[in-house]
Amino acid sequence: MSWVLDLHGVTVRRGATTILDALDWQVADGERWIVLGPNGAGKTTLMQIASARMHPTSGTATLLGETLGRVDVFELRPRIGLASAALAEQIPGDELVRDVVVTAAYGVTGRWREQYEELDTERATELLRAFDVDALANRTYGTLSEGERKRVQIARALMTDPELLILDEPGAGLDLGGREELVSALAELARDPHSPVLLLVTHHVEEIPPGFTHMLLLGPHGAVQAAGPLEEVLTSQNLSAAFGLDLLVAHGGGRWLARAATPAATQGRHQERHQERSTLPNG
Ligand SMILES: Nc1ncnc2c1ncn2[C@@H]1O[C@H](COP(=O)(O)OP(=O)(O)OP(=O)(O)O)[C@@H](O)[C@H]1O
Repeated sequence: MSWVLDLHGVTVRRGATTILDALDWQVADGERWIVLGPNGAGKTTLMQIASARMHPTSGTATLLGETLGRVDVFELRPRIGLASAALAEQIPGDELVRDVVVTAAYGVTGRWREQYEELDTERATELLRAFDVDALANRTYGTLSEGERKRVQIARALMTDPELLILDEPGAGLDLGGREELVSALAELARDPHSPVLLLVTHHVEEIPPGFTHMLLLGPHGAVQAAGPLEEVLTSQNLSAAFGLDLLVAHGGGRWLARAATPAATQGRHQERHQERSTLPNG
């Protein structure tokens, strides 16, 4: 089988810290993956590798048939759409929304060329419409709400018609209405058979859009807790192990919920934090 993503023994070390530890992961065409795990589990680091922005310290990462270290990443990157907080920070606030999307075709932020191909402009308009932000095309990016910005960022990431689309925490900072609008836009994307393979990073099971098929659940230090079909992986037992907390998972109407099994379940976590603080020099 030819994989869209094929990682073997992927390890990332920074100094004495192991961020990802011998991670194996395969993603096939047509799949829609959720990547979930606690703070610091290594999700963003893993997405940096999956989007050809970082090489592993050891192990092999093959993306769209090309192995990192043996390919010109500048040729590979346009085939992979990425929306992340780090990329969003590079978008100038005074850029027109239409230009934020269309400039992705040229791998730049900030309008640098006066004449864009008409086809590119048409595609940008179509994408803005698909994410219900076409009415904002002539506004500057800096004037948009967080929810509107997130949808513009996803439209931008789709501009090059990528084979793989990576969304690193698109729900962060959204209110309930913004989150639900995003979930519904992503559910539509997931349902469309012409959509690229999707990887969606989140901390919250409530943000999993209907139509997502698989989950990679990371525990501390980038260890894989479980990986596979969503309904097999997202169990109370697996989620509790990944977060070190006694959690209950519920599923209904295509959506997911999680909460502490009992009020006492979080006590161990409070105690751990208290101990950490009291061992600090001024704790
Ligand atoms: N360049 C670096 N040098 C040292 N440590 C790093 C470096 N980059 C990341 N880390 C550490 O690696 C760990 C994983 O970071 P990463 O951002 O990938 O996690 P994450 O799962 O995306 O976290 P979050 O959910 O909080 O966004 C963190 O503990 C972070 O501090």
